[in-house]
Amino acid sequence: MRPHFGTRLAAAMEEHGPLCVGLDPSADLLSRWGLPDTPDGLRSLGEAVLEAAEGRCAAVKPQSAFYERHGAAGVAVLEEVLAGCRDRGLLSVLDVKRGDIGSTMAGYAEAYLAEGRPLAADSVTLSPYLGYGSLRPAVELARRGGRGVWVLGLTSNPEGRDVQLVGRPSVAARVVAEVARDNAGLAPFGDVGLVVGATLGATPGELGVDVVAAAAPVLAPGVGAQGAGAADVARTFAGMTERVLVPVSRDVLSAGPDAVALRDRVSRWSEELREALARAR
Ligand SMILES: O=c1ccn([C@@H]2O[C@H](COP(=O)(O)O)[C@@H](O)[C@H]2O)c(=O)[nH]1
Repeated sequence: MRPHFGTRLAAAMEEHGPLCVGLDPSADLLSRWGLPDTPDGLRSLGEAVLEAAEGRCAAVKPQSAFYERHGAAGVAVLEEVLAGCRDRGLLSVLDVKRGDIGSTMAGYAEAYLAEGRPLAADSVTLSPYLGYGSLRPAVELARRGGRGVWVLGLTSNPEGRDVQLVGRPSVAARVVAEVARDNAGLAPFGDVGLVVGATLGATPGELGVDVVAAAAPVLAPGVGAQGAGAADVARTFAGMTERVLVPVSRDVLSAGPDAVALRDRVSRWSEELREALARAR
């Protein structure tokens, strides 16, 4: 039986640092790499990125949208990417942001979190806007299999605040309180993570959202192309930096297709983030 996801993630970050390489093979990126915008193009890019990521970061986050563009053939490549992560000892964060009524959520949970399913990942992103309770089938299935979920809390895009910071306590604060209940008693942190952008310009606490108390690992997008840097991550998550996993996609991928340049970019972000977060402890 696998240990719970928080333990697995903590071990991966201890060994490889907080970087999570993002895999967002957009048409634009494939063209910059001189690759066709086809399933074969997705496959070549994915193999090169996994090669560069292996042993240099804790996790890889494929963005499902860019694979789904190609229908069944694109999704088949996504399955290969997830298998490649398993083979190379990289934790996978499948970014699909699923959320639905409980009965349908059970179907999504089986697709992404059940042992042996072609799209099974180590962890998956979920949207709580049908109510946090509707995510229960995914939280439970993930937990039984040593996998994790990442629930949208305070997203990195500026529009997110119009929904997430409404009310007192805010929508985000209520979601985080539910996550805290699910993570109670789990150490070093829980298996229900939170997505909190590195672009907030404030700590979550300053926005009235107590992420520290939720014992949740934090997936902190917004670094690189969206404008945040390692110092922003350290400032935003001061006091909980040991649980922050930082996905960087476009900025890493823009270093390719040259394999050495790609590896160097992964190593540079890895060191920069590791040092900045260690300083903020
Ligand atoms: O709040 C969120 C949640 C998810 N994302 C996703 O992360 C990557 C970011 O890509 P970059 O190139 O590193 O900006 C992308 O897949 C988003 O869908 C996010 O940006 N913000």
